[in-house]
Amino acid sequence: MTTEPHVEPRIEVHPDAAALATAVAGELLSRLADAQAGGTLPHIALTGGTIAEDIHREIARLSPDSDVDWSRVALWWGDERFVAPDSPDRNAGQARAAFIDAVGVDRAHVHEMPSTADAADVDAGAAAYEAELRAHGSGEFEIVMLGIGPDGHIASLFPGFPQLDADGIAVGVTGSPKPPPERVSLTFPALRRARSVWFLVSGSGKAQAVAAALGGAELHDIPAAGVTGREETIWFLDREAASSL
Ligand SMILES: O=C1O[C@H](COP(=O)(O)O)[C@@H](O)[C@H](O)[C@H]1O
Repeated sequence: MTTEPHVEPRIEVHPDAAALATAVAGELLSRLADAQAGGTLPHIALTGGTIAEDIHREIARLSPDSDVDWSRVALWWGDERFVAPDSPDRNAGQARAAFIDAVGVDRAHVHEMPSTADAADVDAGAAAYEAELRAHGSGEFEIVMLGIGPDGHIASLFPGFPQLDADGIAVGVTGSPKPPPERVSLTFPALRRARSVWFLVSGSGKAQAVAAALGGAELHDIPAAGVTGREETIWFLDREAASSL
């Protein structure tokens, strides 16, 4: 019998969303610089969502004072909306506008999930992303960042949906309860391969989901309860998101 290592999560509570965004951006820049100093080209997975956008802007602001060489960072996504490439709903488009274009990441290292221009449907999009990840070591991410929804969803893994039991690397989603309905998501097994998993949560609307996830909810009810990093799991919260703990 194999025993999974149990990684006790660390919880960091910041006064508000702005402080949370500054703290996460600073921590990310320092982790990336450390990994590069150790000879690694770090692969990280980004998330979409409101707090992620604040964090991305803080990365752009703080980056010039960091030692990160952005030509040696690889960017992936935990999930993406399956829409046109220039749709404002694209998580990748938001990240490009907020920091990727500003800091100058090497385009060859920006691994966006397929859009409707790249794949016939969500399943083909998921298969293509899975192949891309396999070509780069199957996604042994240094850090996976995850926003969470008020319903406890992470990436595009929604409560009660069949994708929660998928065992590949990426999976297509249709009928998402949160628009847009068609998406591509990494699976639980893929997310759990990360060395570090960072949950990024702001606002009172997420407080119940945070408390349930940390309180040991079942992952089919609260998907955020289903992911830990191999070496580390950190919940970056603001005071409102932590208010039900
Ligand atoms: O749809 C999504 O929602 C979550 C959370 O977004 P938020 O706006 O409530 O912060 C996000 O993590 C995920 O990447 C995204 O596709």
